[in-house]
Amino acid sequence: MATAKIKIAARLRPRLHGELDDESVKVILTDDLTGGSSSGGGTGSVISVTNPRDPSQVFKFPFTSCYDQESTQEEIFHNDVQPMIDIVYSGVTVTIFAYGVTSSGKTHTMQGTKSDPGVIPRAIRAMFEMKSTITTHDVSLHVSYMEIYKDEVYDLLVTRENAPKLPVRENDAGMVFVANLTSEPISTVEEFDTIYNQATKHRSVGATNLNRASSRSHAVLTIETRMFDPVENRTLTGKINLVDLAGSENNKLTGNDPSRMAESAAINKSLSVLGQVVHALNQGASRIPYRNSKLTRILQDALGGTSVGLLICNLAPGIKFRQDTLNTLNFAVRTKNVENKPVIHERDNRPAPKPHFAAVAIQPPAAKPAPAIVQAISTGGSGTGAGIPRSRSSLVPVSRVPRVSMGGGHQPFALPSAAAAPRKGFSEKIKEEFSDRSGTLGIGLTEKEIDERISRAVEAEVARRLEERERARDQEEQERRAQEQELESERLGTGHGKSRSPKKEQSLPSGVLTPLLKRHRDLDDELKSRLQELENKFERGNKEVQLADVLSPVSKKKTGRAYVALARAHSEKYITASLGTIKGDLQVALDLYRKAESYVPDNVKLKERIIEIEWAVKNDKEFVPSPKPPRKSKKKKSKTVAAPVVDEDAAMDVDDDAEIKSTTTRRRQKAEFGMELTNTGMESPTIGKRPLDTYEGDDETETPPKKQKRKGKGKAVAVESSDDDEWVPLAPSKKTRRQVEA
Ligand SMILES: Nc1ncnc2c1ncn2[C@@H]1O[C@H](COP(=O)(O)OP(=O)(O)OP(=O)(O)O)[C@@H](O)[C@H]1O
Repeated sequence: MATAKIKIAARLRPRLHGELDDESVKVILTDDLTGGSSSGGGTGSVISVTNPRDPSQVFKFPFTSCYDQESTQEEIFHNDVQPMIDIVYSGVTVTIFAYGVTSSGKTHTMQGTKSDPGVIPRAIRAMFEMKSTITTHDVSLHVSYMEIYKDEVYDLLVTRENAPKLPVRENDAGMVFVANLTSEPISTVEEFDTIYNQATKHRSVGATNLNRASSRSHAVLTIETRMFDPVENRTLTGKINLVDLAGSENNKLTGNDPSRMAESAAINKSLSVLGQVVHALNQGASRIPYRNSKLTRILQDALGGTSVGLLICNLAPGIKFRQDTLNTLNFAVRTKNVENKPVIHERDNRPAPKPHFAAVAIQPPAAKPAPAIVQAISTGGSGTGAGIPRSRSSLVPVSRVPRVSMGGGHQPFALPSAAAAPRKGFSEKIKEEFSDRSGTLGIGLTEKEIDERISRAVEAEVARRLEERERARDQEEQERRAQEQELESERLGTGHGKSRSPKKEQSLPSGVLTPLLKRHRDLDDELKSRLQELENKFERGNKEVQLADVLSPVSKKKTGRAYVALARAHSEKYITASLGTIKGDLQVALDLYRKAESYVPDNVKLKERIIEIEWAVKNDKEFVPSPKPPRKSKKKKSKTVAAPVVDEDAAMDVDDDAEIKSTTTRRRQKAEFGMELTNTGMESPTIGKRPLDTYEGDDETETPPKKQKRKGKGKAVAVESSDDDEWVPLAPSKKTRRQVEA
């Protein structure tokens, strides 16, 4: 964002009656330096101060605007204040403050007298003059006036008795304001004069040894211009704050009584904080102590904020004030390095369009930077220094025709006839600043480029949302299908063999494993993750066969076993009592068996099972799993733990003979994956690892394999696996073996 430094003007007042003028403070004008004829306010002029301790030493303070004792109110106004009025009408806030030791001429400069009006009355007149030239906008002026007395804010537009202390607040945009401050509309200069003269009487003034009418408070007069454009339905709001600060006081000189001393302490404290704020800004400090006084809080926008600033340093002549003069000048030197970031305050009164998601990120800020101001402030008056006339021209090309600045389709003010002249209006300059040679809009982009960016952003956002919706739809579809499966299973379980949908897919329904996995808490982690992985693989395209091709034999067996476990669960009408609502689904079971088959394609028993279930599904028959074997007592179980297993599914999970390790028992060698003849529904009781397909709570009294082993006191040799990583199958029963052989 463009920045604008606070402009400094220094004014040395004339010697007052009875004052000794030892010429220790002097204004060296440019014409004196160059041999010209300027007598004040010239660019490159210098304030020189003789060192009080060493008269041979002279300190020089160069400022762009220096006014000597002969300077007039008109010169100051014309050179430094008038350009600010132009800026105000461009929708920017301007703050002009008079600073200096007590009796240095601040009030004289700002307020002046009836016969010699100062900045305030002149500024008001200029503003009304400018207002009268504007025909395309409805312009209204409002005045507010406050004082900060002993660090409290009072409204000067209400009588003192009715003036409560006003709170200083901050709005959402971070702008500080005084709550409940009166803002009076003014339509003529006379109206303003009446209000202002009345309000000035409310201001706290007291007599001191140095000033018969010394300001005991800081006064802030604000004139706000509201420019409504009926065509564009926009309002441009400019503001000028005219601040007459109370003067720093040396109580030895002022001879203050205790009551004055309290005022003086408050004045000095607030001015001290002002100095700290300026110092902090110069140092680039992370924390600026604005909040340490009401004065700095209220001037926050003028100090490192968004307004354009002019500091008028008032200096008193004579050795008596030399130290104060040096302090003032040092403050001025620090202040001139403070950078503000002026913005144009423009409000669009049209009803806000529904914000578009893609436009949010590229919405322009509410307040727009005013780059031309920077140029105006930084280049204004900083000429070569040669032959600078005493009455310089305005920093900003003075145009009585304000124009609403900014590109982006804003209608400028219409050019009124004569006043326009060939000069460019200030707002025109702003527009130029915003538009560089390539016709860009200040942010380095042409309108076309901005449009393109918007289009791209919209397209990307639409694509993203479509994708999101697509994903959500898929998810819903999966859930719906899973639910359907469940319902269908339920229906089949109770529906007496009603026909299945002929469209039933042959593949495993997407997402079907997920709920199972959630419920089968007894599956070991490895298998769970394997199933999850398979689930994911399935989602990606049902590539089990290919996957099986790349798996190691052991992995194949494990994966096959996992599928068989789940398939068996679904082949039952109700999976287990403990699982409550889970119903078996024959179609799902069939799909799972087929998956298993892709990992153990040579397993005969598995093939048989698939054929059986296919038949049941095809003929709408219920698949009757083998009944569970009668529960055995613990004692008996421990003895028979290695007994032939009648759980054909467990047997079906058994590895092929060829894959059985040579060290396993004969029974194991004879066991065969898929070796089943009947569906007993009984879990494999003696698997070395916890059976995959054993559902928790099915038989709470059943002893887990390891316990069985312990209880069997080493008798359960047959169930021991020589390889923990490999699931060791049980041997089929004699009956099973016979049938297989048959
Ligand atoms: N440029 C000037 N020309 C003539 N008289 C001036 C000028 N500046 C100041 N004075 C006079 O000097 C006296 C003190 O000025 P003023 O009250 O403006 O000082 P101040 O800085 O406002 O003091 P304080 O801080 O105490 O309010 C007044 O009598 C005023 O008329």
